[in-house]
Amino acid sequence: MNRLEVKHLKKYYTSQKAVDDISFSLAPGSIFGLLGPNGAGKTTLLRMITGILFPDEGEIIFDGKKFDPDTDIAYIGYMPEEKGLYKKMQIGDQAIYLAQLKGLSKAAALESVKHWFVKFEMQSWWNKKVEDLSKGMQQKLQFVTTVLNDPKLIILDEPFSGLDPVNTNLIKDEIYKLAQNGSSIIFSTHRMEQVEEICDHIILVNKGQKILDGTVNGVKQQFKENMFAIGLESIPENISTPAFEVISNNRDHQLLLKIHEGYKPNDVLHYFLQQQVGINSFHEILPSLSEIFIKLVEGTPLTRQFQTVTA
Ligand SMILES: Nc1ncnc2c1ncn2[C@@H]1O[C@H](COP(=O)(O)OP(=O)(O)OP(=O)(O)O)[C@@H](O)[C@H]1O
Repeated sequence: MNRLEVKHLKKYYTSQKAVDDISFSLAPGSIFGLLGPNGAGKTTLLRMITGILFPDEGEIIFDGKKFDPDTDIAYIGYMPEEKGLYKKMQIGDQAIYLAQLKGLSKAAALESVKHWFVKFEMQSWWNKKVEDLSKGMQQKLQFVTTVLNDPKLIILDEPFSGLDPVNTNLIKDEIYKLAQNGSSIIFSTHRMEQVEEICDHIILVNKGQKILDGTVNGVKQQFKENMFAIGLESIPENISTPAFEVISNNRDHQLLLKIHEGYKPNDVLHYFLQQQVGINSFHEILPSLSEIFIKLVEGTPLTRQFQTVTA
């Protein structure tokens, strides 16, 4: 059974189709990347999944049942991009309060907060106020308050913004552990290299519509362009063959090749062996998610506007 199913979701503002018929599903334990350019509709979509906004049309199924924000919100952890912590409240009390809001008893909330504060070495923050923390420290606290009640669905909007590499790794490792324990994670970011590293599945949204849906590897395979890198002992002066073309000649005797339609990687190896050139390495170059993203969304207008009818 899927953890979440989003079916034909729509949210229209006066002049914008912010979310325009989006469907996808999310399995338990999956780390799911929600990608899209600025204004694509990601935040609007996440706000519907977290019960902050009601959809105009469509359906959300959470754990096999129609999503009920009043009760299901206790099983969802949402870390929005704009942080929602009380600046003046003491950090320990605030974390306990937020855990209780998610349905934990006072004792369970205290136990969970202590567990996470020890794990993330935050014990000395207990009596401080949020306004006394740096941006990165606030980000770390926000992550902890998002996962305190062990949610089934965790939604993280730019969770690493402002974090140093050590704290980024700390949170990354926790995301993997939470997923291994069955939580489903939706991860929204503009940092494509983080998506490649962390997510198993992605959807790409543009102008309110889903334009790509698949596993990270599946999407890369779908957009591959028969590019290969080959390391040679020496580069022959003239390379002429119908099997491939040389795209670039990198340092360290590495060539980037594009194999032509109808030819195979073996034809490349065969060519250089025939030329009696030693081959040190040979591997396929798949496009990065960043390249795929740019290819699909570049040049498209920022938002999907209603057509204005002129008399
Ligand atoms: N309350 C609102 N009223 C009217 N239009 C809105 C409202 N909120 C968002 N929009 C519009 O809906 C579209 C989608 O916005 P949304 O915030 O969901 O995009 P996003 O993908 O989260 O963008 P970003 O990556 O910049 O955060 C945009 O065109 C935005 O201007």
